[in-house]
Amino acid sequence: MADLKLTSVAKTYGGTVDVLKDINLDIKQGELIVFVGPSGCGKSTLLRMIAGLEKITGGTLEIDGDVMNDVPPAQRGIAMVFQSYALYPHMTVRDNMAFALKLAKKTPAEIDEAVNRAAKVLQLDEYLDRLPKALSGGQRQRVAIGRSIVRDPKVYLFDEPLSNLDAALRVATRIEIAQLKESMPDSTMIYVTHDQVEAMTLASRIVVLANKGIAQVGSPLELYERPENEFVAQFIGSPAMNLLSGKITATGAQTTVTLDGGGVAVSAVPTTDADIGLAVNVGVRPEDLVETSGEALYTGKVKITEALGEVTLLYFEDGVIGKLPGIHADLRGQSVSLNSVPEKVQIFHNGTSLYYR
Ligand SMILES: Nc1ncnc2c1ncn2[C@@H]1O[C@H](COP(=O)(O)OP(=O)(O)OP(=O)(O)O)[C@@H](O)[C@H]1O
Repeated sequence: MADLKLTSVAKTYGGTVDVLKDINLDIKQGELIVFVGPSGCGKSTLLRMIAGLEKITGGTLEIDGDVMNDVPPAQRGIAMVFQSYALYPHMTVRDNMAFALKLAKKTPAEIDEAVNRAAKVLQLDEYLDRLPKALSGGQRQRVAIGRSIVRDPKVYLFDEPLSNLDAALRVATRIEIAQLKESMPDSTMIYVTHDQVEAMTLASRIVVLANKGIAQVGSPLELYERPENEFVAQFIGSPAMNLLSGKITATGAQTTVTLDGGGVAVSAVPTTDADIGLAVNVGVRPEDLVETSGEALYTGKVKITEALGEVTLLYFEDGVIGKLPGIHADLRGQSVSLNSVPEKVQIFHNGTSLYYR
């Protein structure tokens, strides 16, 4: 199993179109790294460059200290699982899983052992003699994963493996992937997804890609609780973090921001006297706002409510969103005041968190 190191990795298509620039990333053996980012930011391109399916046009990719830039895909010790399972329809599950090993001229005993081991990990034992058409989508995806496990690769790459599954199956297969990772603690995995829940629940670290580079790398909770910049603050979490503009009016261990909308926010992010008067955006997540009759960070009129059962989303006229526990459909059309505890209030200046100065 393997460590990966990307140093100043770049991708330019046709010599002119920059897709990725200066990507620096150290991935340790046993990590499950998730790439997220807006559509078209280069997640799949980066994964495909690691796999060797796309040429690296700048920088270096090392696996266990060996530069891999010009090593063909088959010799990188990598297995890739795609969103379309691409199983051979005329072959049984067993033969699908054995195919690469037969090509690699493994003995029948070795093949049997590897296929049986993978089938056990993926709970596919009872399906080994079926054709793919007699399997559910989730089972097919497990066979696709099984095909990579039998090869015992150094690194597993997953390109949105669950995106073709319906909602319930996605949840079930996501949990299976988490269990699979637990059963193979030394394997290194890189996973591309659009799905926030997959990213938050599976990742040991998330890499947020944006504007051709890395916006932040960190554990799911680091990204959620301490986003380095407004982009990550709004990209991680749903609905997105609210941003309210204002000026710093008191500094110290806690910081007071007088907001342009009239409210006052107190943040646990420390500042100094030099910050008095600084124009900032205060960031607070919808779920961290609570109703108050006292000092408020925000007061506004509720335009729409969405009662989801365990929570109600409040959409205010000026775009602010609140998420209150319980059912509050009666707040529609009402003026509501909201506040938050200082620990949950972020402060950004020119898009960057003051916490990381
Ligand atoms: N062969 C190519 N020539 C030129 N540009 C390309 C080529 N392949 C991809 N691109 C561009 O590279 C960018 C990154 O594409 P990529 O598929 O890696 O994004 P992504 O983040 O995986 O997107 P999505 O989330 O929509 O799947 C896109 O803007 C895309 O248009």
